[in-house]
Amino acid sequence: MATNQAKHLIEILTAELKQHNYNYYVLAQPTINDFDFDHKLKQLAELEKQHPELSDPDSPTQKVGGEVTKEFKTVRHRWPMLSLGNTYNEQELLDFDQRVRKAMGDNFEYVVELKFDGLSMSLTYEQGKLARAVTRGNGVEGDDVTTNVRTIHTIPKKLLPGSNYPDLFEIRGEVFMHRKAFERLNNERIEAGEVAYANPRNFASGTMKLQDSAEVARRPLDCFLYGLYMDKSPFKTHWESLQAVKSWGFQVSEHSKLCAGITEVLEFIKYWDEERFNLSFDIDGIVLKVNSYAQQDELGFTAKVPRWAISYKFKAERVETVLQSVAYNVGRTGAVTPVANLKPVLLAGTTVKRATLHNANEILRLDLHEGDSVYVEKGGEIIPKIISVNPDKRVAGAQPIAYLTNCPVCGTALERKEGEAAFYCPNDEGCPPQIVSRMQHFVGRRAMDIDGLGDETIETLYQKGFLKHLSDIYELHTHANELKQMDRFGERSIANMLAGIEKSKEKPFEKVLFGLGIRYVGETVARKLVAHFKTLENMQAATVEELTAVEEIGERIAQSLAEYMSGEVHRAELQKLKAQGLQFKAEIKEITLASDKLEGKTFIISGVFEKYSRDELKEMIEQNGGKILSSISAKLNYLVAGDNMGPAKLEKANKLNVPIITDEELLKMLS
Ligand SMILES: NC(=O)c1ccc[n+]([C@@H]2O[C@H](COP(=O)([O-])OP(=O)(O)OC[C@H]3O[C@@H](n4cnc5c(N)ncnc54)[C@H](O)[C@@H]3O)[C@@H](O)[C@H]2O)c1
Ligand SMILES: [Zn+2]
Repeated sequence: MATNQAKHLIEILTAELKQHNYNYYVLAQPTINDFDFDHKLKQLAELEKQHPELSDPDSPTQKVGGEVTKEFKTVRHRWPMLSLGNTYNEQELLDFDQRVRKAMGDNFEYVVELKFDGLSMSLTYEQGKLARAVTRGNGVEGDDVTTNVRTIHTIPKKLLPGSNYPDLFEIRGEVFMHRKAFERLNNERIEAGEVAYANPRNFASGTMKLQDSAEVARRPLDCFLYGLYMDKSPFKTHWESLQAVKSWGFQVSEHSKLCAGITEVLEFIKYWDEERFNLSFDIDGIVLKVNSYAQQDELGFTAKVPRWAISYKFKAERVETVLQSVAYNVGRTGAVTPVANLKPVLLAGTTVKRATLHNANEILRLDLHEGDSVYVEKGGEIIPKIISVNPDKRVAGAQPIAYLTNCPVCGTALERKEGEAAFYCPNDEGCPPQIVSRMQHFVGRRAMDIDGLGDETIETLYQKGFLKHLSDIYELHTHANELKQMDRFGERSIANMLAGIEKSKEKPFEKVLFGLGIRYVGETVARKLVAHFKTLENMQAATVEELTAVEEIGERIAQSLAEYMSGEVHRAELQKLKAQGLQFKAEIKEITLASDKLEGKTFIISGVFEKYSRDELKEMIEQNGGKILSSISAKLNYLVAGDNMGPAKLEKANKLNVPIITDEELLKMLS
């Protein structure tokens, strides 16, 4: 290829790969799959090899793909955090083994490990205590996410006493989310109308970037450790160090294995290629590492990867089958989601009959036609995805799949909001699946948690005309005699249900608010809103601007809430629920032992705190007679500072000599 042609191609590939790196590492929302990404990267490496005159130290082939962000403190790694070379077939692995053999002779061992699909984390321990947790970032510098990492239960904050750990060391591992947790949390997001994550890796990675560690704590993450770094290690091999860190209290995967040679490695791969589906978390391959530290040192590194380790990546299993029809579900918020019904086919050990299509855009992207032959893959989700269509097998004259224009249940014309992917059935007060699932949501465990009123009962009571609005639930007691006539209810179960309903009136305002099922108002948002506004009346009176001023409430949530609160049917319904005795006022929390201890003192709260949200701290201060100011001035008495506070604020406070205190010091002032 001529140099100018190669140059052009290199530029295109570079720009494209940089964008994909950004989507993957920074946004945690990649737009192509790993296999295709790696293929492009190899293409670029090949071109650069043929044209060394065009080599660029800034090329994606030369650098770790991530970045540091502005939201966290940047920390330089003591030992660079590199990537791993990857292979997709046995031959490339044998080539790697040959290279090692050439340099080392025949006398070496491998450790093989699962390649956990999450994000890598560097943990530093000082005197047995977790001092710092830093992301890989660009490999040289990363984000200080210590507060977030502290919420992970399996990462020890303190090591086992007497376990002989060194005074200072760094340990690296992979932070990830179990598939079950992913599905539960992702479904909550979908229900609340938030953007769903494609797989557990993206969810874990997106979670680590949050500023609110209380929210991080609500999303269960886990971590396996796989690499010890220290000056003058007392260990001679990687394997030895893994056994040692286990005894200090770290979680090390039980599936790592010491192998005498490449044959055993290949057996390990073959085993896990199938067995991986039985794990509770995703792995995307296996990693093999030369065991001896001395040999690792001898082999060394390239700019981007160690020469003593490599990964073998599993290809996502893909099958071809036929699209039989597209069905549409109407959810609680009226969102209509298309689902593909497929000719049943075996994929990764299970029979697949359906695949998600997400929304109308996805149908367009696939250019899906009736009876198309489609490629289906299983990613992190249990429900598989259609990756693409096989155009060669399209039936002549097949019609493109036309999206519904009307609700498949109630017939109302569907609507789509500007900038949103989903179509909605706007008939929220009359569309049966919306009414039923809204009520099921309301009585569900995470909202009003009403015993004795399950999903099926709701369905039946709706069919029989007893339930249409949420407030009807609290009128059921007036129908007790009629209910007894229905054959599915016994006297005991009715009494049980009515008692459960009565008891639910004690549920706090935030549960009620979440239970209403307002679009985008999930559990966290409900909690924040209640902490800020305290009463339903305040919330109803708030303008969109006032709503967006609340911590973590964006335009989209504010619009949706304001719209809900101004709806006439909703207002009447809320009035009824209030009259029926439900809670629409914030509870006074126990920690806020109201006093006048802070009388006359002024405060500003900034940064993120491990135990409290800013609103909670604000409440504590106000409950004890203190006042919150809006900007730093010489009049300010205290700046309560958490992690990741803006440097400008800090500088100003220092300049004006304002005392800077921690949340703990604030609590001491109250005790
Ligand atoms: N689809 C996209 O848009 C896109 C974009 C960028 C990168 N990627 C993918 O990401 C990968 C490159 O990313 P990378 O640089 O993070 O490398 P990598 O994921 O291929 O390998 C390195 C990482 O593996 C992890 N790891 C898991 N288990 C391990 C173990 N037992 N021992 C050591 N490390 C372990 C570590 O986090 C380490 O940083 C490629 O496979 C690429 O396909 C995809
Ligand atoms: Zn409808």
